Formats: sequence, structure tokens, C-alpha cells
Amino acid sequence: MLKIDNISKTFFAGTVNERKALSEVSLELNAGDFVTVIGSNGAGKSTLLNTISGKLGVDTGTISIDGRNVSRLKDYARAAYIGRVFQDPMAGTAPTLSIEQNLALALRRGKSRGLGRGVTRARREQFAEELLALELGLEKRLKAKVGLLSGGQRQALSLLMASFTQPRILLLDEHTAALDPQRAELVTTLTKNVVEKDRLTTLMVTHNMEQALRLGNRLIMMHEGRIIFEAAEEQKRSMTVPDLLAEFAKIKGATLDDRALLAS
Ligand SMILES: Nc1ncnc2c1ncn2[C@@H]1O[C@H](COP(=O)(O)OP(=O)(O)OP(=O)(O)O)[C@@H](O)[C@H]1O
Repeated sequence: MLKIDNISKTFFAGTVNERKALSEVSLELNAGDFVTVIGSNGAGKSTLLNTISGKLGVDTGTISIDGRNVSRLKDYARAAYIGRVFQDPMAGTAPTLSIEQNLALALRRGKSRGLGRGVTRARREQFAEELLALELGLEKRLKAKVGLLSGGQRQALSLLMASFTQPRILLLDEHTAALDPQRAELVTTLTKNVVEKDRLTTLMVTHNMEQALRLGNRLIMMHEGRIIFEAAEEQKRSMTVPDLLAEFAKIKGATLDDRALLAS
């Protein structure tokens, strides 16, 4: 499904500001895999997601989706394959458009023609049905401007928009981190439901180790641009937060993201 083969990415190469963000990273996801990604600050987690989405190109190595090498495709050309939710609730939705217009735009993702925000009655019914599953009452507010929603509601909508076209890969980049604990819990539960419903192949970056263990069937830990630990399904099921901390402690000089410690 997703094959990342030996990719590296360096920012400002050859200058005093040189930063090696990814070093020879390889990772393979089978259809339906849900991999959680944890790591230290600056470990390369967001860069990994950015190279998969095509926001950033790789220096060396290849990224393939369904056997097709997409390494040289720009992000807009990969959009049909990929759904993404960012940390910032403002990033995934258009505030001046209504809920139904946002959903109509999401349906057009990866298709080139037309503005695509017109909404037919059949579409409206489909949207209402999808929103009903979020259990936030948004199905009754289809014409409300998205800018009026709370952060948690916007993140839930972003999640729906990123997933309801059943992308080949769903990328979640600390998408609950900016929410208060209650809303974060709600969006975590929705994530689990949305991913399970369509068995979406998913990569989720989180600083919350408990969440990283609770969601998904595999886990990877990154440090200084490398994957330093991988837990497959069975091992992950039996792991605890202290186990993860112990894995980190094996890396000399590695300190976990402070927020991860707070959340553990
Ligand atoms: N656009 C960029 N330009 C220059 N350097 C960058 C850029 N994006 C990331 N970096 C650098 O690459 C390294 C990896 O950053 P990245 O954001 O991928 O880490 P991260 O694991 O997501 O970190 P965090 O948990 O702190 O968000 C860091 O040293 C960072 O400063």
C-alpha cells in the first residue's frame, strides 16, 4: 500500500544551518495498517508526513503508493490518494464557507475542474448522514459558517473531510494536540471509529504515548531522523507507557518531547 524506501531529507544542505531531518528511513504499511508515530522534538515526524503528502520532496530514496512511485509528484498530484489532518484546527477547513461547502470541496479533492462547492439535495443528505456519525449535532447546521465552530468541532469536521473520500493513506499530524483534554478525547474516539469503519491505512503522529498505544496496530519511535524502535501488532498490544520510556532511555542523550512526558 505505502512503501517508503530509504528516504533522506536535509534542509539547508552545505550551510551552517544544515539539518538532517530524515536519514535513510524505510517503512512499509499494508492496507488497513494504523501506525502511530512518537519521538523526540525535531525527530523528523512531521517531515516524514510532509514527504509522504508531497509537500516536501525527498533528496534520495523512493515513496510508492499502491506500487506507483510518487516521489516526484507534487502534493496536488498526490491529493487524490491522501487525506490529512493538521494540529491547527484552522488548517483543515475554510472558515468563511459553510459546513456543506467545505464538505463539497473535500469531495473534489484531487480532481482538477470546477470550484465544486455547489451542493445538490442528494449530496446534502449524504453529508447529513456522515455528520450524524460525529454525534456533534453538525448535521443540523449544514449552512453554518465553519469559522463559528469550536476547535474540537472543526477538528472533527477536518477528520471527516480527510477521510470520507476513503483516501489510500490518512495522515494525522498531532491532530488532537491543540485541543483541551475533553475535546482531544472526543476526537481520539472519532479517529478510532473513522479509521476502523473503512479500514483506512493511517499514520498518526502524536506526543501522547498513552494515545499512541491505545490507537492503531503498530507503533514507531523516531529520533534524529531515524526510526529507532518499531512495535508490531502483538508487541504493541502488551506494551505500556513505562515500556516506551524504557525504549527511549536506551538512546544515549535522547530526551522525549516534554509534552509526551506530561501526557504520560
Ligand atoms: N521547512 C523546514 N526548513 C528547515 N528546517 C526544517 C524544516 N522543517 C523541519 N526542519 C528541521 O528538520 C528537523 C525535523 O523537524 P520535524 O518538524 O520533522 O520534527 P518533529 O519530529 O515533527 O518535531 P516536533 O515534535 O518538535 O514537531 C528539525 O531539526 C527541524 O528544525
